[in-house]
Amino acid sequence: MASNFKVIIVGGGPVGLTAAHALHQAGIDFVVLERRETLFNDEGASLVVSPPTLRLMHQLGLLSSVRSIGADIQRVKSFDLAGHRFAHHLGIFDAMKKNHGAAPMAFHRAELVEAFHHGLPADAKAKVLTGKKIVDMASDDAGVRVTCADGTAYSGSLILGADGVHSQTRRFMRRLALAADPTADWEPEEPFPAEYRCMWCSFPRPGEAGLGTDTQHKDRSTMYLSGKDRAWIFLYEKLPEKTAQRARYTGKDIEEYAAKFADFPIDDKLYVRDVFDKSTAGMANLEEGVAKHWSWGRMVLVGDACHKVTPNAGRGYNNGAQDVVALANRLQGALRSSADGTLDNATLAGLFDDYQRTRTEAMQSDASISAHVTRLHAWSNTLYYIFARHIAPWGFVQRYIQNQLSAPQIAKSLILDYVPAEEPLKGSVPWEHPMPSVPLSNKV
Ligand SMILES: Cc1cc2nc3c(=O)[nH]c(=O)nc-3n(C[C@H](O)[C@H](O)[C@H](O)COP(=O)(O)OP(=O)(O)OC[C@H]3O[C@@H](n4cnc5c(N)ncnc54)[C@H](O)[C@@H]3O)c2cc1C
Repeated sequence: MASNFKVIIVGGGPVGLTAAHALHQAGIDFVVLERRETLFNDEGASLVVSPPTLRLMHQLGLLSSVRSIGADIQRVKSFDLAGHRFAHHLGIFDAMKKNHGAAPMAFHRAELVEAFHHGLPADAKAKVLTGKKIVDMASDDAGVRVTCADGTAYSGSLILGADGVHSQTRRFMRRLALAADPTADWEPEEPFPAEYRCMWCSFPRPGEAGLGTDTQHKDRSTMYLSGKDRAWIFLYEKLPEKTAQRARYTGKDIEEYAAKFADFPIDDKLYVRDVFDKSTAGMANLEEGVAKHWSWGRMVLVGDACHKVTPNAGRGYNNGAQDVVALANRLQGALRSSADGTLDNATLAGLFDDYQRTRTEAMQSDASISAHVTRLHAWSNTLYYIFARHIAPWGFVQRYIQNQLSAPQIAKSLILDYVPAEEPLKGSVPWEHPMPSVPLSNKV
């Protein structure tokens, strides 16, 4: 049955483009509307991708190309402010490699987004539009309509909000929900408070590839990571008070902030002052939280728009990719059994509730790990200090975390159930969702 269904993806970031690939594989029509003029702004940050996302990339035909631009994380060191190295793990992810067939891989964000775009076939690439800032949205029983700042408008069956932590889709959903029912229990427009902030920048790799370091200190900490050609620093600080107010930092703020960290060591003989590059720097408050509502009407959220974690543990994009899989599987399944290739509001509401329930459960553990890692590095209280400084440095603790805590979660990760592929990652822990081997009617 040919589908009359069209998804409007708001946001051409890593999650929006992952959604474009997943929908393309399902044969579901889509358009990506990205507000920026270019998709590959070199904004400095890295993205560390975990084994479940590497598996998904294999399904999307991207794994071999992205592997050539990434680096496995091999070694992790921890320092204090005086430069004393109190932890050194060579082969830090050996247990994960043994369990799941791969270690986490570090990428330059702009390069990864470019690889996602490059990997789309020409007809799908033509559906990714830039310079399309969404300024209005409507959703009713018949479909959706979005209006862009340049005056153009797009109609479809569903709005998929992949527009990040300050999501306009989330804002419009809230506005429309409250207009329909002023008593609806809806959270504030900016639902995620921040307790920490972070500045990041990138520069040519100064030493070995695949090195991660952290420098821990009370309420202030740094991380360093090296990829294939580039490396990155992340400078974290506890905010004077928790706030849900969106912060916008200027170039001057960034330079003053970086100056406070100039003497932080980032490796045995390397300091923040040696590598800081204001031309690639960005800075933001680190919001944390999981939204209460992930959908309304024919609008649904994925990625940072519906859950935001601190970046220390590298879980943000990886969870956004899992959202895309969970949602795409449900949409593809529902459209396959739809007689006329459409889905009504009631069907979508049931599908969205099921999607949110599944993903919220899975998110809890990663949100908690991310929050703990940030507070461990910032010695946020005595217990965190003792664990970070005296317990975590032991190799058996890292192996325990990977074998006992991470492995069961990673094994549960989702893959597209309509894209047959060879299993690319083989380890000793079986995947709960094996790669589909049969070409199940994979076009709706
Ligand atoms: C310093 C740092 C390091 C990180 N490291 C990692 C890591 O190692 N691993 C990991 O998994 N995660 C990491 N994260 C988190 C990760 O960056 C996010 O989880 C991820 O980028 C979320 O992707 P997204 O597509 O949902 O949102 P975004 O990346 O925010 O993209 C949203 C897109 O929507 C567009 N947009 C916004 N509003 C509109 C509008 N009105 N109209 C049209 N388009 C719009 C934006 O321009 C943007 O392109 C890190 C985050 C930071 C800050």
